[in-house]
Amino acid sequence: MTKTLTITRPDDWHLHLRDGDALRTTVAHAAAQFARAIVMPNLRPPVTDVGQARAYRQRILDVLRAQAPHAAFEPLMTLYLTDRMTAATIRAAHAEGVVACKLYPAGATTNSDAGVTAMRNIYPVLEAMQDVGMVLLVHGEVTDPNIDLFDREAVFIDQQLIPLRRDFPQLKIVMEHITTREAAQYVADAGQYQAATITAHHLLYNRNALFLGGIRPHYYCLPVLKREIHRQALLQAAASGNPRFFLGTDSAPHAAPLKEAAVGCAGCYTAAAAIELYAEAFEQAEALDRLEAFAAFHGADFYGLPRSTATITLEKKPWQMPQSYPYGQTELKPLRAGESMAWQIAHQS
Ligand SMILES: NC(=O)N[C@@H](CC(=O)O)C(=O)O
Ligand SMILES: [Zn+2]
Ligand SMILES: [Zn+2]
Repeated sequence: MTKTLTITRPDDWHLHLRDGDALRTTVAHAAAQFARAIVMPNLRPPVTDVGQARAYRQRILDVLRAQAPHAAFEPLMTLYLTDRMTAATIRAAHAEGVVACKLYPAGATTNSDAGVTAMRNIYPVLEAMQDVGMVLLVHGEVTDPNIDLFDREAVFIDQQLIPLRRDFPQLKIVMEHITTREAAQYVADAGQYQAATITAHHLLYNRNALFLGGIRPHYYCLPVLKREIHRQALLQAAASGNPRFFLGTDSAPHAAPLKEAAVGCAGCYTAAAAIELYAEAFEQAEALDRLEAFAAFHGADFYGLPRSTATITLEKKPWQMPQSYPYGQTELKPLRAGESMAWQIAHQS
């Protein structure tokens, strides 16, 4: 008998869809898995105002309609915070249905050069967000080159997040793609307005994966994979049932030649089989019964959105991840390319 698991259709609370031709690949994958996704705004140029967010959402929906006219996937839009963001834009965005804003410390990650250079610069904006109940999403790493790369998340918590939380006690903050025991601990202790997303790759891999038999660019993302003790802490947090931890793939596609390069881009592509990877992680933690809440309830509850009502069924049946997917004029290599996967989404009969 094949083992099966039926759960409420999950949501992805941190996803990169990119733009243009890339959408044909990324939107199809996301819509096959998720009811909704928080769409990251780190395009070039970044999505910094309501008009851009509205136009980007329409481009996503146009691709979706062309591919799958009846698909029920809903992109949830976000704005990219810069030093020049205004409280007026926040209020306009909120009125338009933008649910969150993303804080990239300038220089911290892919397309973050237009990001915020000092937290003080956006205090009026954060005040407005707290006021209207908009969620602040944070790439939580310091950018100081003197801080060891593996310590940048933990230092960010001490230097930036703790003071921010003190100054905005009721601002909903999601610490994105947490990678350390320190972050899991901080979030668990920080009260009802603080949450975190956890990726599938940080639940399944430690930093050894980056160097297995040679350098492996498709396992390189930011924040970078950490030691096994941190992976264990993340698994424990995800499987704990604590509603302030939820699913965010951070699926971040880059054309294969840009990753397989002397200076390779950061980002792992997992959206083609994300829930299958999470199922593997939760099975490893002996917590498959907690996957549904992590994947479909906690995020919606934190954002104050209704839970989705559709379901998906997963089957424990091995299959092989494709070597690559078409991606505009080039190709995209998913995490696990060519390797075995334990779970699959059952096709509706
Ligand atoms: N996670 C990554 O390594 N990369 C993301 C940016 C981000 O989420 O930090 C990307 O946009 O490529
Ligand atoms: Zn990030
Ligand atoms: Zn991301």
